[in-house]
Amino acid sequence: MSYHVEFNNVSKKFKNFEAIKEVSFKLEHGKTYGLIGRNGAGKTTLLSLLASFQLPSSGQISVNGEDPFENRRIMSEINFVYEVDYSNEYDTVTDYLEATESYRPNFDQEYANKLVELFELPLDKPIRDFSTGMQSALNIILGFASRCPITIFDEVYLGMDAPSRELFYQEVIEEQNRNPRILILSTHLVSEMDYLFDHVLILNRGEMMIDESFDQVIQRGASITGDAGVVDAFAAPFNILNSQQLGRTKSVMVYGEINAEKQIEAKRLDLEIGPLALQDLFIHLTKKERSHEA
Ligand SMILES: Nc1ncnc2c1ncn2[C@@H]1O[C@H](COP(=O)(O)OP(=O)(O)OP(=O)(O)O)[C@@H](O)[C@H]1O
Repeated sequence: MSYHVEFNNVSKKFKNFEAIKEVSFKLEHGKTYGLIGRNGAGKTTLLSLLASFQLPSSGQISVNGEDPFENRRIMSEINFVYEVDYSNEYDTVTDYLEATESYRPNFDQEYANKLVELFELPLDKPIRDFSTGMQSALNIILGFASRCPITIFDEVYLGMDAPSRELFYQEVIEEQNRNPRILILSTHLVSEMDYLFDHVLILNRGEMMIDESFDQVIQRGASITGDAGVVDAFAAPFNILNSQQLGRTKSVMVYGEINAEKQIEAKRLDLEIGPLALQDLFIHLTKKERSHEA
């Protein structure tokens, strides 16, 4: 069954502090969403509202047209995967996966076992004795194998080393092909993960700053590469986000549209125009907001 989600003017207040401010957006079946925001932007709060861990202060959340809060059927279809404290978990992986199967209706035990092998988790150790990265891998296995139509990974990959994160990214692509669902990846590892996103949500100080497809987002600017002097002159009218130079070759990341006329000029000047890096846009947009307030 395919799921869709709608947030309509959702706010969340903690005493006098408004962590989420009148946020509206939609999530569609089969898409992988990158939820990006600086520390404290409100990512976990937003996701916990979707997972019905808490109620919004105002606004409406709907999952397939229904309010998910205390709705057992819908809640069993949403899997909010976050860093779990396993310090009292004496079970082994095998026992733990069996227990999970009993309350997740779509749980695929065979797939879970394959992932346990892929991430090389020990079968005989109690989970409390796992390393941080091994516990993160277990969370990821539970997230994938539960096959919930709405799966949320909230920064669960931070404890994993680079080769394990790479396995995770591969699995995101393969599993979205095999069993498409709404998949939300909340992350700070923007440059490493951006290729996984179909759609980008940038949350800044509780407000939804960007809600666009990945392709739309990276059209907001460009990278310009070529001879340093020529690049400097060409990029001068633009807002420069980042620049790198190696010998005479310079590459700058600019914010703003390179129109058809500029594209022709770039070609004539032997400059290479490429897509914007999402990470540079993220840093730029969230920084700019701060300088406005200063
Ligand atoms: N239960 C709570 N009571 C009071 N303030 C809270 C509560 N939960 C979250 N906040 C505040 O809401 C803001 C957003 O927190 P949240 O954890 O959602 O941010 P985040 O984007 O997930 O951050 P990070 O990337 O650092 O994990 C923070 O200022 C935080 O202190």
